[in-house]
Amino acid sequence: MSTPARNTTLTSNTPVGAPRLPGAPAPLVLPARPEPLALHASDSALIVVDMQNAYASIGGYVDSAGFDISGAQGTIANIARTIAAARAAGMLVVFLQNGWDAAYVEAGGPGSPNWHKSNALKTMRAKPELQGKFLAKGGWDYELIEEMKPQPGDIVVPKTRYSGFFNSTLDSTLRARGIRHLVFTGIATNVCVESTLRDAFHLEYFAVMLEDATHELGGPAIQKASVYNVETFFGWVSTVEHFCSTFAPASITQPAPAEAATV
Ligand SMILES: NC(=O)N/C=C\C(=O)O
Repeated sequence: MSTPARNTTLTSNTPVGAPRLPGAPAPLVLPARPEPLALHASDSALIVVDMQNAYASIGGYVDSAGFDISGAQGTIANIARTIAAARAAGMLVVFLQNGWDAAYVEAGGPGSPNWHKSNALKTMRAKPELQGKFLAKGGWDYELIEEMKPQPGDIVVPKTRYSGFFNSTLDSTLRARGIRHLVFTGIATNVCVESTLRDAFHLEYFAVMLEDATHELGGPAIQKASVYNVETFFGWVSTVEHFCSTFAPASITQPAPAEAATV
């Protein structure tokens, strides 16, 4: 698939972002496409979408349902680096956690499109021996992965559908803290990340996705399409390197050294 054309006449180098109160300190400028973003750590939140065993671990739901998650490891390392930078900068870190009660009442029955479209529910119906295993609160699949354990000051927002804003406390949690800019990471780029980011746009947040801190379900062409959608219609696109160098000292956010080779 060729890369969709970018309309360069619609881009600019002038930073954009939420309006600031008179006298507010100058914001930091995050390099991004199609424009740089002007923001403060204090009016921004890092949103970590669904970094659960279901989406990022071998043996979890998406792996069991036949999706390729071989690229997830690099994404995990990049998100961990981003989280460290956000915490060092005093930026709120919000973990979204997708799933339902153990009896799957929150998943909806046959009257809900979710019952028909959720590949977790479909896989469990097709393989009854897996019933109860995927995305059920209290189970391993639902848990955030080891590398993404919340720390004091972070917030965890449970959700039951792809968008983190649907039927959740996310919007009120952010508004109560004066948050106007959202930095998106997580899995999957084209499903829960993009769904939440689209809703963020409609709720008047300035949303930026760190493209190398997200991972798609469906292959590289899908990642490209989602990045194009965000950059062109719903928000901005940046990278982990830009985020870390904008918000945190290098010593905190250097990539982990490669493991010593075993000989
Ligand atoms: N977290 C996600 O993007 N989820 C995608 C699919 C699903 O939950 O079935």
